[in-house]
Amino acid sequence: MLRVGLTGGIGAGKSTVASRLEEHGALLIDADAIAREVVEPGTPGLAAIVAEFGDEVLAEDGSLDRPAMAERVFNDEAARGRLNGIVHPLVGERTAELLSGAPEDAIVVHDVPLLVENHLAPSYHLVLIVNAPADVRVRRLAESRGMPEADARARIAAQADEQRRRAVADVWLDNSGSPEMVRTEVDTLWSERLVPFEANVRLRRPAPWNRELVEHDPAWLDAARRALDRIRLVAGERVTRADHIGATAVPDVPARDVIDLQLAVRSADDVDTLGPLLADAGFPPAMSPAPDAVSRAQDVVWHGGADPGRPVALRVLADDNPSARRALLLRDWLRADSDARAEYARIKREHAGVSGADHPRYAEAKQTWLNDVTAKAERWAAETGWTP
Ligand SMILES: CC(C)(COP(=O)(O)OP(=O)(O)OC[C@H]1O[C@@H](n2cnc3c(N)ncnc32)[C@H](O)[C@@H]1O)[C@@H](O)C(=O)NCCC(=O)NCCS
Ligand SMILES: Nc1ncnc2c1ncn2[C@@H]1O[C@H](COP(=O)(O)OP(=O)(O)OP(=O)(O)O)[C@@H](O)[C@H]1O
Repeated sequence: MLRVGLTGGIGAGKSTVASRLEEHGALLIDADAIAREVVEPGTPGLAAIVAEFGDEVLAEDGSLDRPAMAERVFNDEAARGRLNGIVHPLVGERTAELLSGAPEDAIVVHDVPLLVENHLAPSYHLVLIVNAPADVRVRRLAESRGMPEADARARIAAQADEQRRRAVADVWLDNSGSPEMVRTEVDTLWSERLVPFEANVRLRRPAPWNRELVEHDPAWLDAARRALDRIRLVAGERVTRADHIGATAVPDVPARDVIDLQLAVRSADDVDTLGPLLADAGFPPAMSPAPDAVSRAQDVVWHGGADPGRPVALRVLADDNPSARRALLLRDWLRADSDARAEYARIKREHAGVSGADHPRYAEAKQTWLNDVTAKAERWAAETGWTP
């Protein structure tokens, strides 16, 4: 099962995107719909709300008076917290029930308005954000639902801002244009990314690694952070540390578009136990990515990434493996020393130009250089008091 988290601010176009994904065959779980279901007349949810807020939040027919409740909570953070405290756990339980009944090969799209606010991003294989500027959203909500501008703005103020959404977005869908435009983007996302991603997770096979050397992309740091958040969630208390390592972690240096990650855990047993859990989270077992010394290091287990849109190479090892410290030392020394970075970049370009970045000769040249500079990096560590 592939779990896709779909979110965006009020009126951004989540329902528009969700219904297109459903047309393609996704199984939709709609948090707003569940939030209504768990407070229907006769439910313990509605009883809890009445106990907390009093009878005045009930309509004449005994159902929740939603406009009255909205008036109450969207201008009062404490009251909103109390309502969320009642409704969100009930929504969570019902969601877990629906997820457990989903077929093994389902692509589940979970439409959750408060995904960012409730820190849920790392629990999905992929987070999809739909966005449109606030003024556009306010206008659309007024036109389509007759929502007064002040009400729309109060809800926008109660939600995460664009920067927080960007930080967790694996895919950012701009819905400031026509509905047709965003639907076309969804079509491509479905066929080129979600369908193969689901198959890779189910069959426990990594997406292919890219071969060519490309210039440093600052987006690598964000992609690494998102992957590490997922890995930490899976590893739980077994994790000693989880890091972005390798060439993509160093500015100015060209690299293959594959994010190198390192997960250090308490013991060799933990490395084995984590294998299937990492695979379920979208990091299936993989071959060592290149025939170099780092890849060949003793007692390292390799995983890849199942997402065709984001190749990764994840090494999992016990925290007392000397190779863990070395990867961090080389990364931090290169980050600190611009001359060393320039030299490293030159070696990589020269050899990739001759043999291609997937050629053993390239890996060997790169590795020889890294071996040669280890003594320098160690001196730097001693002088600066560096510790991993
Ligand atoms: C306050 C309530 C009764 C207002 O009902 P109403 O029918 O007007 O709105 P509806 O539930 O359809 O929500 C519409 C949109 O409002 C926004 N919104 C709703 N609740 C919240 C909240 N607690 N915080 C921020 N935004 C919210 C979301 O963008 C949502 O998509 C209702 O929204 C509610 O019970 N909210 C608390 C539960 C919740 O957080 N639901 C959101 C997803 S779990
Ligand atoms: N690209 C677009 N151009 C014009 N109108 C749009 C576009 N996308 C969505 N809309 C309209 O804007 C309104 C809000 O869109 P939609 O319901 O998909 O947003 P939402 O994020 O699901 O909203 P909510 O947060 O309330 O659940 C709807 O009436 C929809 O038809």
